Amino acid sequence: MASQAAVKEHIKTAISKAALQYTKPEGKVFEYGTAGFRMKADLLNTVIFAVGLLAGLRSKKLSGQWIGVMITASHNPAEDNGVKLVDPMGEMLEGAWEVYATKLANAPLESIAEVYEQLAKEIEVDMGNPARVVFARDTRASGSRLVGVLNAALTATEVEFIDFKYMTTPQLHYIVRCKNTLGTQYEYGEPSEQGYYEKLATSFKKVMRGVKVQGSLTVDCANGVGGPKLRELIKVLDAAGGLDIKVVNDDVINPDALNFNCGADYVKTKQRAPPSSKAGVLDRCASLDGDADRLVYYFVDETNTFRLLDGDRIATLAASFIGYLAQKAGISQKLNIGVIQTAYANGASSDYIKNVLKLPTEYTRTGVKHLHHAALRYDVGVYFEANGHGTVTFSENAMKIIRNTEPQSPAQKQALESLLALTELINQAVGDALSDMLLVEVILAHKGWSPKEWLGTYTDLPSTLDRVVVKDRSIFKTSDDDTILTSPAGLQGEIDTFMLMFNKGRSFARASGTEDVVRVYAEAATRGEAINLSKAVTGLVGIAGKADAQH
Ligand SMILES: CC(=O)N[C@H]1[C@@H](OP(=O)(O)O)O[C@H](CO)[C@@H](O)[C@@H]1O
Ligand SMILES: [Mg+2]
Repeated sequence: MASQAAVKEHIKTAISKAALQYTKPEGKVFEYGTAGFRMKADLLNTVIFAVGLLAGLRSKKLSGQWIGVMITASHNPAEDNGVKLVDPMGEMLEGAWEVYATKLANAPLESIAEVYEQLAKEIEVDMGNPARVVFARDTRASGSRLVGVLNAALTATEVEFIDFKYMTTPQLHYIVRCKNTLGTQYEYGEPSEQGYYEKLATSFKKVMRGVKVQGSLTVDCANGVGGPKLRELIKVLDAAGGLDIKVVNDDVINPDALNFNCGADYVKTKQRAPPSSKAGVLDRCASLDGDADRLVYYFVDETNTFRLLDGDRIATLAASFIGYLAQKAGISQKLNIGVIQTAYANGASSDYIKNVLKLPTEYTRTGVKHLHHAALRYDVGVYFEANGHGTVTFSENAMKIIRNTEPQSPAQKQALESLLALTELINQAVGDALSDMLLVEVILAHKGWSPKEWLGTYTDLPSTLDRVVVKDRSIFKTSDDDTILTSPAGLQGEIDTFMLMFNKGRSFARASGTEDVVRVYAEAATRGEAINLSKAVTGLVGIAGKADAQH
């Protein structure tokens, strides 16, 4: 092992001095969860400070590669905030480091410099390496204070950093990947916000060759950072041939408006359009979440019924289109395409993937990092959570095949070019609502579909998603795919008995990784049955958790 420079004394002094400006909330234990740290914004100072320290260590450990820090609480209420780290290829922080993040965040401020030093030794970080960090935040009012804290940690540890101000989460992931691939054969793009828009617009124009988007798209931006960023994207898209987009819910001035009665999470969980929606019958609508990494579509049909096109629908649409292009390009035998879902995927979507698209499906635990890793095992990995968070990954092998296949006809040539442009349009680093939105628009234009035809591909089983407040959610432990409770003992058997009582009944309970609740999912052949199954299972969970079930 190479000799490692130690933490310098003056850095330790600077860390202690900077840390002591803040106060640790009493009795609070922090944990780096599915989506980083997330909580009421006024509790976050010391957590952000710890994350700043860790970001520098992570960069040093990886020989000075750029690491990202995103300050956001996504779809949570406006008074919350949070922070997550981004690894060099724009992926989520490596699992083992989540433990270090948790350790530093819980260290007493008086000894944080020592804990930092011990950690650097334990992880074998060469402190002589450079450290580089980029960061950004969403539009939450608490963001500027938290950026100040992050700045203090990075300054104390002499880390080189760039503040990208307001960005969507996927934009920051894009920047990180661009920064680390600049000048290499894997160059991902120009590491700037403008570079991001131009990459999207250029590839969009290429895939749109010969087809036209029908009608307009109304995009609800959850009154978050996606609003101003979508407006910037539209400017660049206009120059590239355009798309008729109506931006709504883009109020980033009123601090309470964020995610309030709007946004992707609201639409998905309430299964309704935002109350402010003025969309007419069959109008194409979409909603982003607070940091613009989730996307759902919807419309109102001729009978005035709300129709949701969620992450499962985007996954099936994308998989079918890529499969079609691969066939047209004559490379379908060489590419293995897989679709990754979680247990929250509607059963009808999984049946459609297996029986109609004839593609392999795989299930992982909840949380996009699990889906992302599984997707990387395929040449083309399509992954989406039902809530609209996901993307498509292309392996190096897939890129080689797409690039190196010699077309034998103009149609084959065009299919290969379209596939190549798709690999650029899709943000392969992470699920990205703006990129996913362009992907959906492209596919609908190619198929000549309105949302009605898209909905017609299969019929969702009616489903419900409920939350149960329990005394201690940690007693609810599940199997690897989230669907079977291994603890409390006996509970799964009771759930199974109820499932059998309903036609196409499927239900499971798991402890949330982001909220202090147990989630209960249920689906069945009819809405009434799904609701009754959910009532039965929430009741069982409530009794097991010695708390009342809450809807
Ligand atoms: C049912 C559901 O939508 N769960 C969400 C939610 O996780 P929970 O662990 O269920 O709280 O937040 C995660 C982070 O955003 C997201 O990855 C996940 O899909
Ligand atoms: Mg989000």
